[in-house]
Amino acid sequence: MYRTGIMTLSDKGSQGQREDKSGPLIQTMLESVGNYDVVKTTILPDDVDTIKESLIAWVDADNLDLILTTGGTGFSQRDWTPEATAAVCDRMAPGIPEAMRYYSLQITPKAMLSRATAGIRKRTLIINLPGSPKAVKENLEAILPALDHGLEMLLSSGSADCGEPIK
Ligand SMILES: Nc1ncnc2c1ncn2[C@@H]1O[C@H](COP(=O)(O)OP(=O)(O)OP(=O)(O)O)[C@@H](O)[C@H]1O
Ligand SMILES: Nc1nc2c(c(=O)[nH]1)N[C@H]1C(S)=C(S)[C@@H](COP(=O)(O)O)O[C@H]1N2
Repeated sequence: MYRTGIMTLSDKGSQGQREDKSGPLIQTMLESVGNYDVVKTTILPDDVDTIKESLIAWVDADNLDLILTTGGTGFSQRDWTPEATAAVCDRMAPGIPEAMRYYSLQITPKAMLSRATAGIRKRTLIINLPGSPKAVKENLEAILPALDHGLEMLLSSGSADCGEPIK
């Protein structure tokens, strides 16, 4: 089971002005796959320092395997999730957002407006998803088929076998 955290980044959500539907949707989708154990969830405002501090704590103190963020990837003045993520990562994983946008652009041209990124801090994979529940579903759907193999590589001491067929 991959120890997973879900971080919702939304000014309205953090102030109780809107029900967070995206965080719970991520949890439901992951739990339906079976090998993800959601051990941490939070709703935070779109504040870059708060996001950085929380990501660092979930990696360095809580040793999560996977962190999924939702929200704050667009162009508005308060959208800084990708910058906070890149600032705390040791290595970036550009193929993950490339796959999300490739898949999503076949659904809506607005997919190009997500600046979502992904990267690795220590032994934790951090992935940004956009904010709306629709975007969460479509972006997560795009990456789930390869996600467990990525985590297997990240967490194994040797090399994971890339020849296994994707489930
Ligand atoms: N966590 C969420 N739960 C439910 N709906 C959301 C969530 N995040 C975004 N949405 C939906 O997607 C739309 C666009 O998201 P966006 O991130 O631009 O939200 P916002 O309301 O402008 O700002 P913020 O969520 O940061 O306060 C929102 O108007 C809302 O309908
Ligand atoms: N698959 C998919 N990706 C999507 C969308 C969507 O509806 N479906 N919405 C886009 C829109 S409208 C925006 S503004 C960006 C950024 O969203 P965020 O600011 O809520 O993170 O994600 C984009 N990615």
